[in-house]
Amino acid sequence: MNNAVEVAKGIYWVGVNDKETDLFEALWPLPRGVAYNSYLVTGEKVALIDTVKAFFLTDLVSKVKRLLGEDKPIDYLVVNHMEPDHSGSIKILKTLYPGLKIICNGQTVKMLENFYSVTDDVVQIKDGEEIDLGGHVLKFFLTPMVHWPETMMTYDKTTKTLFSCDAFGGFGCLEGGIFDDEVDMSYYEGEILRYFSNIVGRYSDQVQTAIAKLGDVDIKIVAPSHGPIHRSKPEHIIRLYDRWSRHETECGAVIVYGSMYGNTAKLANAAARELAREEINHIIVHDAARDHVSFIIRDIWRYRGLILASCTYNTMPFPPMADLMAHLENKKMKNRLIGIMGNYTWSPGIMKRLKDFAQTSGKWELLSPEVVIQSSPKDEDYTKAAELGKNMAQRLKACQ
Ligand SMILES: Cc1cc2nc3c(=O)[nH]c(=O)nc-3n(C[C@H](O)[C@H](O)[C@H](O)COP(=O)(O)O)c2cc1C
Repeated sequence: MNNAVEVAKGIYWVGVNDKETDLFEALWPLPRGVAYNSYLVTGEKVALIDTVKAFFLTDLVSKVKRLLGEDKPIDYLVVNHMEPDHSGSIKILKTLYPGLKIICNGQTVKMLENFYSVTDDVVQIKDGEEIDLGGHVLKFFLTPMVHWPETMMTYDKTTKTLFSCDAFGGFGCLEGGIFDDEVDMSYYEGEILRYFSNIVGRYSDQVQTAIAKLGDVDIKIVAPSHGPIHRSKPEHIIRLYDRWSRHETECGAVIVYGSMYGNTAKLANAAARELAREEINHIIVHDAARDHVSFIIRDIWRYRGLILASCTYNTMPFPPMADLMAHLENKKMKNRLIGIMGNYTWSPGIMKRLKDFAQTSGKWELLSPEVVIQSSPKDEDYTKAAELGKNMAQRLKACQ
């Protein structure tokens, strides 16, 4: 999109779409790109809320100039977050607009210096402080660790728009539609959960603190720094975030297998079949070697049940499975049911590693039986895998 889009009276989306980056944070695949949402708040003074990745600054500035005219300056830059996908253009922007004042909190000041050697015209605000632009009043809410220590949100009291930074945002470019009522939200909600679970979810306690802090704020529009702007149902995305960060789950199961020659996969499929026979309708089976870990983590965050089935590789779980387990250990997920299945040929240590993971990774409940096979599943192994599936199904039905 070439032009700014009005979000509310006097507020404009001047963000950009990035289809050049394949991996967000050099980790997370972007099948439909990602948007960096900047917003221009035009009162008597003009404030820009966050910038974009440096490569895309020209795109942002041309939108601003088309809107304001060639010569009218931006007075303030509000820095909600210092991750370079939002802060990357600060240094160049400052040379384009020499009078630009940078509004940020105490945690941000040192980061501005460390990342960009920017120390001039930095205005430090406190939690709850306001700035009157003339026609718009911006209020700042410090929300540390949603997703970095300096992260904050900015609220326009006049239009009741919350610039929520990374919270409530997700992957996917904004192509044509930029509002929740203009796009296919079933796609974007999946990508918002993938963003949350992989990037923000570890800090769920801090998300809860932020949501509580915003409890009395009248929010008409949620304008995140990635993904669609929520104007038709702002309360819906806040409620979803609240549920996800409380570790509330849906009654379904994710089964992940790591299998080189298909034997361990057969066990996984036996458990999946039994879950279906027991009328669990939400079952997702992932091949850890082929499905990207970010999609697997997203689904695990969503559903209550998880079964890990791994073959042994050089005495350890299959590498993509070990990678998934390392990610999960970092996420601090709670309130899940877990089942484990292992396959070895000569060294039986895999079950100990899977069990250690199940018992220490979070507040997860380990279901029986633990299924261990040697090389290929026999009839009694299929029976045990089905038994695990059945036990999980019964526990899932109990939580419905
Ligand atoms: C490169 C490689 C390393 C392996 N390392 C071990 C091992 O350390 N211990 C073991 O018991 N089995 C090991 N195995 C054997 C596999 O665990 C065995 O083939 C198993 O049946 C594979 O299950 P799958 O058919 O699901 O791939 C290894 C196999 C391969 C190919």
